[in-house]
Order: sequence, then structure tokens, then C-alpha cells
Amino acid sequence: MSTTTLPMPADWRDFLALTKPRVMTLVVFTGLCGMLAAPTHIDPVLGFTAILCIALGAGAAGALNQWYEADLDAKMRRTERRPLPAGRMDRETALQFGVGLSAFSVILMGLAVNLAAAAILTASILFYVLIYTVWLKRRTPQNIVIGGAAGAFPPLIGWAAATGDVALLPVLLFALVFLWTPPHFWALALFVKTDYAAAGVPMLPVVAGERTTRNQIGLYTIPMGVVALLPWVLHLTGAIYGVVTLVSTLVFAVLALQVATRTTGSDDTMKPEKRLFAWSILYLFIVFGALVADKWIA
Ligand code: HEM
Ligand SMILES: CC(C)=CCC/C(C)=C/CC/C(C)=C/COP(=O)(O)OP(=O)(O)O
Repeated sequence: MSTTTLPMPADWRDFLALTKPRVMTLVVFTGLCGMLAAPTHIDPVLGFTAILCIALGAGAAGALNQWYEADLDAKMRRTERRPLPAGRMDRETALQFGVGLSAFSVILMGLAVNLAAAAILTASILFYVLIYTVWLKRRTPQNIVIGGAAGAFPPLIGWAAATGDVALLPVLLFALVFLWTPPHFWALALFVKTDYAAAGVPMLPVVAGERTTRNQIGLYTIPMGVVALLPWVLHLTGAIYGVVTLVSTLVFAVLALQVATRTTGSDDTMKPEKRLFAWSILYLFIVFGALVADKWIA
């Protein structure tokens, strides 16, 4: 626990920043789409409660991540202004906030929605905090491949909230986000490589080099594209999903190929890598949006 005087007291903006709200919008969106794609129509109040629990649980996990790695965040330009490294909040407060919010989200999900959704929410929080943040992040460049499973759970949580169960379609959605995570993150890691090197985090471009990272981005894009199309191929979704996903995946593949086949100099602006990272985010919004549109419009 820190006993030093803090330069500024934390306010609500700092608590909000602890929850990594921008990243969590997509996490919550995939959870919502998983819920809306389920065959059972959930009561709107229960549905809203389930989404709230996913948002609070994901935010809590983000807070615990920042509690654990304040030392790393202090060493990177991208993260040095977060509440803990900037000295606006002490670690104890972040820990209490993260633990309290985790418990609240899981208990509310279990009491108001169902136990299956509460159990998967618990697994995703534990996966992100313990498996990714505490265990793997500082040890291996495979950290995001294995730890990335945490961010793939929300569609399963949403589906389980509506049905009390899991099925093939949400498992495919889990696999899609799981296989999407490496190209998403490694595209970004290529252009913030020096940050990770400075903090001593063994991300792939830092330990295995750019060439290997580019090859791996290309390699993961293939099974990701196949899994994205499987719901359509297996007739679990219709033509709206199929066509939108096919086109978006082809765009993804072209951008990934550009990144995979490049070599860069020290003054490179990394435009293709930034483009792929930006498209990766839009891609999940589009594909999950198409999944719901397909079910509700068709
Ligand atoms: C282990 C897996 C992942 C890692 C290491 C990772 C890492 C990152 C990092 C470092 C950023 C930079 C922006 C920031 O500092 O906020 C970012 C942005 C983002 N990530 Fe990921 N990510 C992962 C998985 C996911 C998942 C599963 C989702 C959602 C389904 C997601 C959604 C986003 C979004 C929406 C942004 C843009 C945020 C913004 O606009 O600032 N990420 N990611
Ligand atoms: C429902 C639920 C609990 C979901 C979990 C949310 C989750 C795992 C989101 C994706 C992971 C994420 C934000 C990684 C950021 O990496 P990092 O932590 O290494 O990024 P940083 O360098 O910005 O701290």
C-alpha cells in the first residue's frame, strides 16, 4: 500500500479510466450481440442487467489489471498518464474498486440472470487478471494468444444469459475473437514496439522480431477468416451475415497480407500496420452487427 501523499485526489474520471472504457465498448458489444443472436428472447430488464454485469465485470478486470501493472504502465508513453502511474490514485483504492466491482457484477449476474452466465463472467475476469496479467504477460510472447481467450468470452456470456446454456454458434464466436486477437494486437505491437521494449514486456516484435510477427499476423488471419465464415457455411446464420462477413474478411486479409509482406526502415510511418489495427476493431463491430441484423431483419 502506498503511504505517499498523492498530488491530486482521484475523481470519477480516474475511476472510469481504470475500467478501460474504450476497449470495453467492443467487449460489451460482442456480449450484447451474443445475447441478441440467441434463439431465446430474454426479458429486456434481465437483458439490460446482463449487459450491465458484463460491462461492470470487464471494467473491474481492467481496474485489477492496472492495479497489478502500475509499474509497467509508468514505463510506457501510451499508459504513463493512467491514474496509478500518474499518482492520482493509490494502488489500494484500485484494488478495492476492482475486487468490489468484480464481486458485485458476478453476484448480480448469478442472482438476477443465471448461474451459467455468472460462471463464464467469473472465468473471463480470472482469465484476464490471473492468466494474462499476472502469469503470462511478463513471461512469454504467447501471452496474448493464450490470455486473449479472456476477451473472447463475452459472446458466450451474452448467449448464456439468454438461454442458460452454450451452443455451437457462440462457441464459434468465441473462436473468432480468440483467433482475431493476435492480428489485432500484433499489428499494434509493431508500431508501439519501443514502448514494450522499454517496459521489458516480452511482446512478439520485441523478442522474436518484426519478421516473425508479420508472418504470425498473416498466419492467424487464415483460421480467423475460416472461423468467421463457418456460422454461414454451417447454416447457423443467413446471407446477410455471410455476405457482410465475406467482404469484411477479404478486406482484413488484404490488409494483413500488406503487413505480412512488408519490411520497414527506422523512419517508417507504419501506415499499413495502423490501418490493420483500426480495421480489426471495425471488423468485429461489423461482423457482430451483421450477426444480429441477419437474425432480426432476415
Ligand atoms: C490479450 C488481448 C488483447 C490485447 C493485449 C489488446 C491490446 C490493446 C491495446 C494495447 C490497445 C491500445 C489502446 C489502449 O491503450 O486503450 C487496444 C485497443 C483496443 N482494443 Fe484490444 N487488446 C486485446 C483484446 C481485445 C479484445 C478481445 C477486444 C474486444 C473484443 C479489444 C478491443 C479493443 C478496442 C475497441 C481498442 C481501441 C480502443 C481505443 O479506441 O482507444 N481488444 N487493444
Ligand atoms: C467480460 C470480461 C471480464 C472481459 C475481459 C476484458 C478483456 C480481456 C478485454 C481485452 C483485453 C485487453 C483490454 C487487453 C489490453 O491489454 P493490456 O492489459 O496488456 O493493455 P495495456 O497495455 O493497455 O494495459
